[in-house]
Amino acid sequence: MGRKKKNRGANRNTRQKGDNEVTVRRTERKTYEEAEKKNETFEKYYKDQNIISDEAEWKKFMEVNATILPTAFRITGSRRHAFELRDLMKREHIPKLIQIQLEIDQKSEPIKPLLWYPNELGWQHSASRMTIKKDPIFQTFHRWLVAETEVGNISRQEAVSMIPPLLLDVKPNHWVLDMCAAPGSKTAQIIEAIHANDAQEIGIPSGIVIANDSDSKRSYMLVHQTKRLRSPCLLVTNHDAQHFPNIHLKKSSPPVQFDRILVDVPCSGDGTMRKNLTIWSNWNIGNAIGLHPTQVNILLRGAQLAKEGGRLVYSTCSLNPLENEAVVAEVLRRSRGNLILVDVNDRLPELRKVPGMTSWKVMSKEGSWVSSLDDINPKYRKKYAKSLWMPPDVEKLNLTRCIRIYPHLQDTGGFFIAVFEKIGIIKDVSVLDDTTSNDENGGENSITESVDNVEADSTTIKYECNDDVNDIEEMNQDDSVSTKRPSSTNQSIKGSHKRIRTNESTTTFKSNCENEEEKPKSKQTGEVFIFLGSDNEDIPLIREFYGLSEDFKTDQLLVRSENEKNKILYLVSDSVKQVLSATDVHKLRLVNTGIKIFTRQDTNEPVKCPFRFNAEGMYTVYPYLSNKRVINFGLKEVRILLSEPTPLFDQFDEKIREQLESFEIGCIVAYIDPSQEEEIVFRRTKVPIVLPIWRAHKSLNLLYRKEDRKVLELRVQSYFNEEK
Ligand SMILES: C[S@@+](CC[C@H](N)C(=O)[O-])C[C@H]1O[C@@H](n2cnc3c(N)ncnc32)[C@H](O)[C@@H]1O
Repeated sequence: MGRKKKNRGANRNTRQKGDNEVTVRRTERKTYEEAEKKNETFEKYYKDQNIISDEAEWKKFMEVNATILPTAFRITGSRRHAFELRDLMKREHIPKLIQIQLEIDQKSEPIKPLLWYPNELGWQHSASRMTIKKDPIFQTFHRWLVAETEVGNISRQEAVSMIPPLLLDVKPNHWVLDMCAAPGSKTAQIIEAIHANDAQEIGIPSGIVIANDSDSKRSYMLVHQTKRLRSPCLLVTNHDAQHFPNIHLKKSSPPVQFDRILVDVPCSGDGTMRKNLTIWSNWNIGNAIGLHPTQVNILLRGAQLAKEGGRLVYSTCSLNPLENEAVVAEVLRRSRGNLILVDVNDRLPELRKVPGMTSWKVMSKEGSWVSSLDDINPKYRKKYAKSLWMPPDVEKLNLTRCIRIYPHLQDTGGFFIAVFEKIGIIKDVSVLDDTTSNDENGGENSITESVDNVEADSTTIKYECNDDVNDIEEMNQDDSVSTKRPSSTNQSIKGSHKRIRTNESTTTFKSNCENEEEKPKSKQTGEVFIFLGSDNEDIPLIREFYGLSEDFKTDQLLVRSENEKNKILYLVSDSVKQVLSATDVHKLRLVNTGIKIFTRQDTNEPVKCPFRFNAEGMYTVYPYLSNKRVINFGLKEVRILLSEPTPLFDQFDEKIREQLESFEIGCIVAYIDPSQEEEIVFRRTKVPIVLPIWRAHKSLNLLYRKEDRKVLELRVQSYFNEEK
């Protein structure tokens, strides 16, 4: 959330182009409406590709493509009060917003739910920046949105980007790999699906989400984005997905195969033109041609890593058949019948889409249509994959099962999705015409380094993400468009191949973050992951003090620092522990895992147990606590807690005060069930609130960050508003 506006106002910008560094002068920042949105090559290319045959529809497509993208967001699904939040928004904000928007901004579409998104949890509005800035009702709504986003209750995400995780159909017991995950919008949705049953079931889901990205800076962004979801089932890694390593949980066991794999590849991103002006000015065919081999290789590696009967979803924010249908066709060919396209037409029935293309052409980088590789100057042939061209058996591949989404269909960005099921073992995808193999997996299930030995021109290829880092950061700013370069314009897929170090006797895993340059400043000390042993002396103390049930698995607690003994205890799920204990874990470049459950509190007061709860892990650990350190609060007490940093016991009613005094100094937990409030008659049941509090000598201290406090304040306030 830290990016400041001043960066975007800079009018000098240094751009890396091949080996030559050139300085380009940026024109004054223009709004999307003001900027010129024309690109003849783009228009000619897609017109000739016949992506839309009807003339009137083509016009509409071009027209909508040149308008600014609406803002979309999701109310996050797994959090227990998602429905409560949705209802509150519908009741308190939506009617006023619609009214105001109609009055001052008739051109824009009023805020509305995305019809195809389940349970009215996805929303979209196209109010202009002016409207949001000037109108007090919009400002209030925007502030609410930002506050809820900061604590992970709302996710800003492009509407089309919400589709792949829905079609991935993730269940709480699934092992899921998200191959190109940063900045993490779709990972967040997957995590929510893993936790979908949390409200009904006690315990940590048995599934796991491994979220990977080859760009180390972006993988830290991914950590930041997903942290808000507080899941012990998440493991973040940093690999080139083309060579994602095999993981053997035991020496003799076969490599882990995943139930679900998301392959949201780097792409040229011309589906993002409605928010990314650089696409209008820079569009060229070279990016798609250059990215195609990487896309094929990543999808193939995904296909190998999937379980038989498992599902893969391939997606791009590009309209280009060379990055879409051509990739799908090549991967189907190489999997030799062991991968099939799934017909998902009956899913999301309200979603307007068109079928995948069954015919396309290839344009050379020089701009002429070329019917085969033979038409390319032999000098440049190595830059073109054979698989760019339509295969002869294209009709048999069911490419119409792919999904294309065009901006004019429902006022979104452009997008492509293909859903696969793996129906047989994919032994060796390097067959047919490729020979080079990748040694990262010791030759096992090898894939080719590049498709058809094509040279990926990594200095010039650019890729885009529809949910880019800046996009998410802009949540806190305004809805202006991005004129930035893609944050990782070049395919930095080589990376440094540092490995984690494993110390088997103590289960210590050195993370890969030793490269000072690659690491954010705050993380410059090498991180380790050390599970607490059964003889750890702090555990019995914690169990006794809080009445922590034996069902809470303390062997899933770990520390991430060798120096500060048991300072912060993180919890991971059983499946994450299995992966961290795998025989070849040293091959994994770990970035992050675990949620904070206990922190050793520095205090001068005499305490029996210095370990306190963290807001991050509070809801996870709460079901395992006895009543020993739990106190029932009403909303009145919550208001006192929020009124100042350290309210005195005296500020509470006598009954509560007596209870507070009866606790020893240390952490306590306040349980609040708003539906039990006597003074307020709610129209709907409310979800309970659980708060970690430090009980000091004479006062209390709510152990919440500023952002969490703000949201709690809004929530409590909304209950009283509802009553009015
Ligand atoms: C389309 S974006 C992913 C967006 C992400 N799935 C989301 O929903 O937030 C593509 C990502 O792929 C990453 N990437 C590029 N080449 C890669 C590779 N060879 N292996 C893994 N990740 C790669 C980029 O760093 C970028 O973060």
